[in-house]
Amino acid sequence: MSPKQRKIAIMGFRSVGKSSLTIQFVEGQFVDSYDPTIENTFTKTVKIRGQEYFLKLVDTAGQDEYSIFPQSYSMDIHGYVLVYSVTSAKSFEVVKVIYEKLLDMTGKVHVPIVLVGNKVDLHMERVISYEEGKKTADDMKAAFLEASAKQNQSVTDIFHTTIMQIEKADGTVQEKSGCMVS
Ligand SMILES: Nc1nc2c(ncn2[C@@H]2O[C@H](COP(=O)(O)OP(=O)(O)OP(=O)(O)O)[C@@H](O)[C@H]2O)c(=O)[nH]1
Repeated sequence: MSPKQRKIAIMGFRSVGKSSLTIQFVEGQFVDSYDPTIENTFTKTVKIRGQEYFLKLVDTAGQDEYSIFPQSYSMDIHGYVLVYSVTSAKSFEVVKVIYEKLLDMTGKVHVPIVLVGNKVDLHMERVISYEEGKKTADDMKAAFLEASAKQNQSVTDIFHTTIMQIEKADGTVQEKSGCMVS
């Protein structure tokens, strides 16, 4: 089977860890310093269930509720990772606004999305519970994961789940077979 090319955009409020999650996945390292992103594209090849995927990961600039949704992110993207920080109520609100804009821009009823609550290692600073995140993901018909880029928790899962969401939307994977990734 020839590799499938898939393009995934990572979106969310500023400083939620979009770059950190992407760099942890692609390079296997965590950088503690904060350097705001304009836009970066990373590539990585992964194999899931015997199928090779050539991934293009677009690490986008942080958005807020007033940002105009960039038109370029509504086309030519197969799936979305929407990130908030479990330590920031604002970032949780922003991710919902981004979701609404995303539906508006793509004009699709269903878009492959993985909602990610990042920075779960900051236990004392958590303000968004797992249940709140899960409920919002259900409302978005999205998959849901809590993660830590710092501790490399669930990071690989995020991207594998996104691929499975894309495949599901394509009808390649049956709904019932779930998101089991080997
Ligand atoms: N404790 C902790 N800190 C994190 C985690 N992920 C990211 N950070 C820190 O949060 C800050 C912002 O991380 P970035 O990855 O640059 O965030 P971003 O969403 O790409 O930011 P923008 O480019 O401004 O949109 C950095 O200081 C990171 O080190 C995490 O899982 N745990």
